[in-house]
Amino acid sequence: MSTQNVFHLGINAADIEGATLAIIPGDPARVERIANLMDEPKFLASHREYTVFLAKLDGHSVVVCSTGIGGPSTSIAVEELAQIGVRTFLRIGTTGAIQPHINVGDVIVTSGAVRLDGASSHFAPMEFPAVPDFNVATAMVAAAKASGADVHVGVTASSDTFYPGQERYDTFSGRVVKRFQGSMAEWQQMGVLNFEMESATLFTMCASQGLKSGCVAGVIINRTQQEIPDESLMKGTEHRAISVVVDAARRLLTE
Ligand SMILES: O=P(O)(O)O[C@H]1O[C@H](CO)[C@@H](O)[C@H]1O
Ligand SMILES: O=c1cc[nH]c(=O)[nH]1
Repeated sequence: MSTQNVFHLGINAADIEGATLAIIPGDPARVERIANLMDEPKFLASHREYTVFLAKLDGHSVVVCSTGIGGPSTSIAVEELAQIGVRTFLRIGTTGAIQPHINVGDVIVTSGAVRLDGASSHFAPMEFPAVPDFNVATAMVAAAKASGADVHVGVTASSDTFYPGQERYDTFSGRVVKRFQGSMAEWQQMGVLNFEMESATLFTMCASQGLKSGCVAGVIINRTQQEIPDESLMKGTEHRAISVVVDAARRLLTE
């Protein structure tokens, strides 16, 4: 078992005690909260946007590692975790819904991602689909339904940028490059459920390299109604999505 640390995460194969599954939130502050829902949570390392804990779930080791925001940093976390033995990656994020029937507090499981990122094309050409592993997505849907949340399963637009790529005009310049003007309406017409920023890279790099991944997210805003989320609703939503991803991990480890 190698004790040589990987480049960025500051951990090695021995540290993760045989874990083959990782839960990967974007936000480093979410890592400890996730680990605390499992047994024996243990801090491993914190460098840049990457905070890493190890915990046990029904006796299985599980890594919890933040990815930071966006595809490039996500690709580093996933690559380095794969180097030390992780094969299944469960992303838990927050998200902005773009369909009017989706409410703040609902849970979205992504069945495919629109590749509005750059990093995914470093792993596979644009013709390659950004799709989750079927079993991972199924476990996430089952866990989300069991939580009592309203669950939506569908396509997510996964953008490199939070502002222009998600067609936000409440910015410093108020300007959105032509490519994205009207894009939100188009995604809505195509039935796309939501915006987030990592699933396109995660799914493409995993599906094209024999790794498994999925993405579940708590809805913190509905873009058809507002642009700034309500802080108090955000906390409850994040907690629900965290419980769902831990339950999905349990289902996958014990199936
Ligand atoms: O809450 P996380 O997991 O960071 O996910 C979402 O929140 C960030 C943007 O605010 C992006 O990372 C987006 O994908
Ligand atoms: O609107 C949103 C909310 C969370 N995360 C995103 O990427 N977009």
